[in-house]
Amino acid sequence: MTVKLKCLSHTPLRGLNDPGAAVVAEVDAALAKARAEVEAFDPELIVIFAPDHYNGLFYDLMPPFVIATAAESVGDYLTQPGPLSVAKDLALELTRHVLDSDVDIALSHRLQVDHGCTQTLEELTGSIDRYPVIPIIINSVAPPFAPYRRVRKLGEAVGRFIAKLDKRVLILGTGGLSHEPPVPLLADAPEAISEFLIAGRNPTPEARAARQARTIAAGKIYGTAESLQTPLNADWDLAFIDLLVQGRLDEIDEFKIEEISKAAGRSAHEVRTWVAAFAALAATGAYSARQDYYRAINEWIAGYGVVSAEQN
Ligand SMILES: O=C(O)/C=C/c1cccc(O)c1O
Ligand SMILES: [Fe+2]
Repeated sequence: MTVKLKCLSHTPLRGLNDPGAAVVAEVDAALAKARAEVEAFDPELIVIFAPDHYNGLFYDLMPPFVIATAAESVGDYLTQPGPLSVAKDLALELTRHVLDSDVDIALSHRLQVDHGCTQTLEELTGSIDRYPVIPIIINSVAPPFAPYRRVRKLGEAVGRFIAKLDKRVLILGTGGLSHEPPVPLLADAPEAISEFLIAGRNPTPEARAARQARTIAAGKIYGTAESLQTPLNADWDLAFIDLLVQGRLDEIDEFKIEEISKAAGRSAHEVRTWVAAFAALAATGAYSARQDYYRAINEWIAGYGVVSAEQN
């Protein structure tokens, strides 16, 4: 087994509400470098930890963690629609292994996934179906959340499974860092919104377009006095990246959900995918990690970071 890791932010506003050309070029360069490294590694399996944003998972049955044996991209924002190349049998084996490790996880034989999963696959591999993949969705957007220590345990269980495979495995985490897009909350939501959050699967093209327009409008004022959303927090982001790079994963067990929401925005919890990814890598042996890129980008509603790691 050889393992590499990449964790990066995603943003559906890429191409829809871009910052200045110099920043776009910087991010393009960071992504091109990451893509070249993935190409050279030529993974035989990708394990991707990703969030969902009320596209595949709703409060009619909201699981803390899900493994998919089959997954279809809904093609939200500018992402590619269609099926992912899910490694079905391995995904099922992994599910058994995680359950045997005392971590409860749901299983889906037909999961819809969104930009939270597919944008990173596209950016790092050129498409959503280039390599066999196991999608693992970690609820990071729809409270209440499982504690961070459970996310670390999930990652460790997945890592012990990967360690037994005779394969080149790329572990991905996607989302974060600090940010708060206008994703509604179920608590105190008006009837129409709560109906969407509970059972809003397969929205009409008009509903999807309206959602996209709302996100673009939020991006246009994000970080200004006009915006009601919690702003980006570069200090929080860089401290979190340092913690991962320095291998201080045990500190994550003390992370407090409400404190993170206040300091870094409600969607900062997408870093749960990074936590699981690093815990998985750490379970395969000692690692070295580096920060490849960071910038707080208001137009994209993203504390935007790229971090890489590999076994020593
Ligand atoms: O779910 C949506 O419609 C928007 C999600 C979003 C917006 C901005 C930054 C992100 O990382 C997002 O996931
Ligand atoms: Fe997201």
